[in-house]
This record gives sequence, structure tokens and C-alpha cells, in this order.
Amino acid sequence: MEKAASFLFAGTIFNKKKYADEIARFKEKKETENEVDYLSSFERVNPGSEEVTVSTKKRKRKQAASEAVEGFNVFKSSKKALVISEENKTDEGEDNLSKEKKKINLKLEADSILRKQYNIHVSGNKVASPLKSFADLSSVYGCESYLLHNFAKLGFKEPTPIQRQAIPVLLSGRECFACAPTGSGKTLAFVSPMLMKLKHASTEGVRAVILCPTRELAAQTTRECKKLAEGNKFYIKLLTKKLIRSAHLTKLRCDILISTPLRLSSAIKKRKLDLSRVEYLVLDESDKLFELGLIKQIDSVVKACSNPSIIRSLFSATLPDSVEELARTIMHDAVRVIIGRKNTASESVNQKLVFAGTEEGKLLALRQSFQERLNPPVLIFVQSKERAKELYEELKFDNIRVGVIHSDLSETQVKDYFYPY
Ligand SMILES: Nc1ncnc2c1ncn2[C@@H]1O[C@H](COP(=O)(O)OP(=O)(O)OP(=O)(O)O)[C@@H](O)[C@H]1O
Repeated sequence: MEKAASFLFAGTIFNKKKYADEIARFKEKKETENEVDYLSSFERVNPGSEEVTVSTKKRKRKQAASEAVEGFNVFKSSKKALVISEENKTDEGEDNLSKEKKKINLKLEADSILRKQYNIHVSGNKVASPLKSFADLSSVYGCESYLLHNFAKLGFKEPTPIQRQAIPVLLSGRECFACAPTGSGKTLAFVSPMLMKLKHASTEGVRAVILCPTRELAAQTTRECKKLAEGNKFYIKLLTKKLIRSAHLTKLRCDILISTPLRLSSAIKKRKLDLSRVEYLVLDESDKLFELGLIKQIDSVVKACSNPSIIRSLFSATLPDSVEELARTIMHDAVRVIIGRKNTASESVNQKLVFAGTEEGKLLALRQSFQERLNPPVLIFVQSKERAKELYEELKFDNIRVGVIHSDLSETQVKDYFYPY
């Protein structure tokens, strides 16, 4: 284009001296035209706002007049400087933006390497970074020293994979489905964020609820909680029949209440317990909770925990689709954390499947296993309490010291069984 223009005007000489007046007039006209142009385009982007446009017009003219005092060149150069500094600003902004982007990408990469290393699988938006070590709890989340001290006292040097991911998820205020094999440290994964967030002991009401499928598990979780909370004056309570009968229940001062759904829902039904202040609700061993057909009771607990900012979480060794689907109806934007593969057993546990056609065949296979490789102590799980009693009678005659627990036993009998001394 430039080339074409120079070709067209080649040889033409324009006498600027001769046409000085016209040039001056032409310049003046152009300036006014530009102004009109500029203003009309402003009007175009603000259709229907006449009043605003008029006052803006006035302001623009006023501005132009005042700037004109400084001289046309000053005005032009200051305009240019403004543009340059705007450009610099944009460059700087873009630079910062790309630096920020790079930083985020590096962080995401580090997170995914750590997750791969520990077989952690997550799904959900903007999932918090996994913990590199327990030290992250104080450096990133301001954890008080008593908790880290308790971990050390209990001999916990490194977080387990489920703890690495579920703790930051809960601390970041997200709801969570966590699925990790038996014995992988799930209790600490949901108790520590509670202790960290609740900070100081309750002055009134219940602040966190943990639901467990059986009384024994509820009692075990209570003991774990107390161990982890040592050094802080939290009120950690197991909901027992005695506590339900007590007159204090309506004004229970409790930071963490642990119960079975059945017991808790009956306390709610009797209008003895107010759960409207609960900030955390955990369904532990959720697969068992839903399996045991406790949906109605769980539902009544979920309803009673009516605090709109409550954080709910599900911890389980397996996460059947039916349970997840059901739970999703009450969870908000939940993160799913799975250690290893969903619904698989721990890789550190040897497993063997033995086919036995009949009950007698099972007993035979069991006896054979005892002779070949099963060294007591051994735990045997069966389907019903009747079957447990039967197997107990059968094994009693095999020169094995055998015991049995089932729901027909009293709490004291079960306790004596587990803690005889
Ligand atoms: N970071 C850790 N390092 C070492 N041991 C730990 C750690 N966290 C928990 N433990 C211990 O591991 C054992 C199993 O923990 P826990 O009972 O919480 O597992 P779980 O996943 O809840 O098992 P289950 O599915 O049977 O309930 C406990 O004795 C606990 O004290």
C-alpha cells in the first residue's frame, strides 16, 4: 500500500509555504471533526442515556480546554505517555498473569505427582493440595502444636494416603466422600480437621457428630478422638443409654458426639437433643451404615443437623454406587477421594478365596486352614448372630480358645471381652 502510494505521488511536489493558510484551516477542521467523531461514538455506545451523554460532552470539552492551555504538543505527548504507560501496565499485568498461571500449573503438577505416588484419586473442582507431611498442617493450616505433639506421641510420623488428601479437603471447607481400605487411618483423617476447626471447647450445644454403625465402633472412635484431642479441653462424648437418660442431655455441652444412628435418632425423637448447631457430620463406615438398613435413622439425624453451613463427609472402606448416589442427594459440591481402586481391599492384606459347597464344607475348610497356616489371634466374621453362636459351639471342641460376640450380649460383656484387664 505504502509502495503504491509512493508510486502514485512520485514526482509531485507540494508547496507547503504557498498553501500554509489552507493547511492551518485543514488542521483546525480535523481537530474539531475528531472531537465530534469521538463524542458521537460515545453517544453510540450509550444509547438512550442522553442526560449522561450531555454532561459527559461538557466534561470532555472542559477537559480539552484546560489541556489546551498547556499547549497542543504537551497534550499530545502526555496522551502518548499515557498510552505508553497503559501499555506498560498491560505488559506488566500480562507478565504477572502468566507468572501466576505458571505458579498454578507448577502447583497442580506437584499435586498430581504426590497423588500418583500415594495412589490417591480425586474428583471434584479445585481440590486442595495433598499434604507433603504433617508439618503442612501447621505451615499451611495453622494447626496448634498439641495435635502434632499427639501424633508424635502415638508414633505417627507420616500421614497415610487418605490423611494426606482428606484432611486438606475438609480443612478447605469442602464436603467429602472418602474411600480407603480398612486400617488405613480414616479416623484420624476426619477427627483432626474437626479438632483444628473447632479450636476451642464448646460453651453450649453439640458442634460435631460422628455416626458409626455399631456401638463397639462408636466406642473405639471415641477413644481415638480422646487420644488425638489430649492437651485440649474438648468435650468428646459417646452417646450411651445412660447419657440419654440424664437430665443434662438437653443442655449437653459437647464438641464431638459419637453415636450409632439408632441411638442418636431416638434421642432426637424424644426431643432431648438439639443438633441445630452441628458444624461437622461424619458418617463413618458408611457402607455398613447404609447396608444395615439404617437409612430412616440417618435421615432423621441429617435433618436434625440443620445448620446451613454444616460440612458432611462419608468415610468408608468401600463406596458402592448406591451409597454414593444416595449421599450425593444431601452433599454440596463434594470431593471424592479414593485410595487405590474403588471398592478393593488393602494391598497389604493377603487374600484367598476358597469355595465350599455346604456349611459343613466351610467348617472343614476352616479347620484345615487352622492346621495349615492360620495362626491365632484370628477374627472370623459371619452373616448373622445365629451363625456366630453356631460356629462358636463347633470350634469350641477343636482345642482352640474361642470366643464370640454378637448383639445379644450386653455392653459390659462385650467390653470385658475386648478389654479383660
Ligand atoms: N499416620 C499414621 N501413621 C501410623 N499409624 C496410624 C496413622 N494414622 C492412624 N494410624 C493407626 O492405624 C490404625 C488404623 O487406623 P483406623 O482405625 O483409623 O483405620 P480405619 O481406616 O478407620 O480402619 P477401619 O476401616 O477398620 O475403621 C490405628 O491403630 C491408628 O492408630
